[in-house]
Amino acid sequence: MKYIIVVGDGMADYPRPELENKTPLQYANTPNMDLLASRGEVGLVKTVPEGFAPGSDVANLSVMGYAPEKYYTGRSPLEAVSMGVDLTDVDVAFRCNLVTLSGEPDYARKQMVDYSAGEISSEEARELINVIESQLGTGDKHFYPGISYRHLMVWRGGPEKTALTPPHDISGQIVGEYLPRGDGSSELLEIMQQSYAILRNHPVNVTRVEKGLRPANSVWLWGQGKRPALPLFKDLYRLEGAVISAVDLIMGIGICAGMQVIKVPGATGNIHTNFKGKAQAALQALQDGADYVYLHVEAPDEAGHQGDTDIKVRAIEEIDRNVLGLIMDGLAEFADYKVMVLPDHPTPLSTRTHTAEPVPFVVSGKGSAHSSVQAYNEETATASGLMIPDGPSLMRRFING
Ligand SMILES: O=C(O)[C@@H](CO)OP(=O)(O)O
Repeated sequence: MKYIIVVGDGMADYPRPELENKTPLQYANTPNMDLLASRGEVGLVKTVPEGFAPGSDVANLSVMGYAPEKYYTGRSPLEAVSMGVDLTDVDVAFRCNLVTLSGEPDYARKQMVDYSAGEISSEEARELINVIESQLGTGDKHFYPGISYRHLMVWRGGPEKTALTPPHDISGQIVGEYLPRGDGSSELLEIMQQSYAILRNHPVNVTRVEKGLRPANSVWLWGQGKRPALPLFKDLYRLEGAVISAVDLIMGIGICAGMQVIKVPGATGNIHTNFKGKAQAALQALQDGADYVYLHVEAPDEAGHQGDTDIKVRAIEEIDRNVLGLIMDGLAEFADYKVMVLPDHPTPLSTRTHTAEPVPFVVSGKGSAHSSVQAYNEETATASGLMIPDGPSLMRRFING
């Protein structure tokens, strides 16, 4: 038996006036998701436990079968694992975004213009993070370049409980109310402020501005935590699994879970990603002996954060045609299989950030129940009346029947 889960990060949403009052999932042309729904079971699953912020870290842990209440230690340490940075017991890892802030002289009065610094390239970002390391790195604090705008700071003996805000939660807002608070906050703020002075006129940014691109003029620290420890996926669920994603968060969870991490050329974490390549890599992994693949696509989430309806609809259609379509064709060569499609959390276009509402899922394949619906979306999933209380319960139901 082979299992594939396709996650469209942040795919769930609310009805939109510009989409004939439909959600992007309802509006998009998704014949493959709808075919799965007509043959299988749809329902809702709660991926964000009470009391947790609806981050992709929490929600993906849950969907991957790991109760956040038990295993969550923060987002950045999971990314550190994927980046190959070993954390000791006393290290605290912080997500270090490269962001675009507006030009007001007082840091607190600046606006969060872009949490992604115009989706800066990894090459440009590496140069900037290396400068930050050379000027702000110390014996106990180090900066490591990652992918695009997503980087890492490790602080030996650093604070874990500081109140820090994800920059994608405050797009367009004045940052003053969202600066670090509590334990260690003055040092963290100092780093952010100093980074602005260092990065503002860096040649990489001068060139970006000349090209009409957004400068990566500050680092923004958030998502901190200590080294995670997850039981192996095969010990929990008796399957050899593989993970496919463009982002370090998901690859980090995969590594911690002892799953194979497959890197796909051209996987970018946005709408320009290699959708077909991900599907082909998933099928290849199953042919090569994996029992289970977790295939994650970041593009709809990015479109949600950017408030871009057209790109969100396009991302969903790409997932349907170029990921799911290929997977459904390829799975036909296996005797028995099961497919699930779902988002980790909603990233509504109206809020431009995540919400904690339950998300729609569809499961089809050997042994799946039948919901007798013709489409996969928020409305059909709600109407089904099926509510799974958490990700691990859904994983057990998916695997065991
Ligand atoms: O990686 C990130 O910084 C965020 C925003 O893109 O991702 P997500 O919304 O999936 O948490």
